[in-house]
Amino acid sequence: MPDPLQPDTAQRTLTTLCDLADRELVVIIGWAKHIPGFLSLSLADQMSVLQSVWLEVLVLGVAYRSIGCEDEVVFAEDFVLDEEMSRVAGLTELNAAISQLARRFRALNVDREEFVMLKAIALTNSDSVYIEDMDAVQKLRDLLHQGLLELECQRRPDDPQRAGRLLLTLPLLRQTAGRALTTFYSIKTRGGVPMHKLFLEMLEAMMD
Ligand SMILES: CC(=O)c1ccc(Oc2ccc(O)c(C(C)(C)C)c2)cc1
Repeated sequence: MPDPLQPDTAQRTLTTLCDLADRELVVIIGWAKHIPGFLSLSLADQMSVLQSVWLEVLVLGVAYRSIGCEDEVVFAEDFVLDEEMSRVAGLTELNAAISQLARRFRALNVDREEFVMLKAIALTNSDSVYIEDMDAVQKLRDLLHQGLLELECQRRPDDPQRAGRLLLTLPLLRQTAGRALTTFYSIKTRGGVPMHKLFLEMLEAMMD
């Protein structure tokens, strides 16, 4: 929750959001280790993968949480930004992009199992030039892709195109993460919003 001692300003909103993003970053690093095969990658490749797609994984989570809200972005259950709050915080474009992704998920009626599979696939869908063993990452991606196909085959045998339709949301996910990166970088350049060390390191890694 925002710091009640700070005046209700754009800076307080952005400071709260930066704290949240930093905490989410710690969570997804821990979560990635539970994906079957991720720890089999070299430590260097684990870092390269995470440094290149962490923003997509965060965006996917916020878009999924926002599925039930027409024009609001659910950053957390107790921190929802409507259009006015987004405007005040200078996040109109970013939140409009996240809402567009949420609409795609709503139209597909994406459920929790599909969301988790998509998140794992997004994590392994890295195109980082720093990955040393791309075959190993590709094998992990193929394994998770097969997992999604089997999930849909068991649950929706009458809809053979569903897995493909879910995967076709990944280009919009990458585009939205790029929009987030631009937003973060302009806020960082403007200054005045405290950012945590890990968040800054991961932000810098994406700019490499
Ligand atoms: C550095 C900075 O200026 C910044 C501004 C807004 C912000 O809000 C967010 C909070 C959680 C979160 O998951 C996301 C994304 C979904 C966009 C990753 C954004 C985070 C950082």
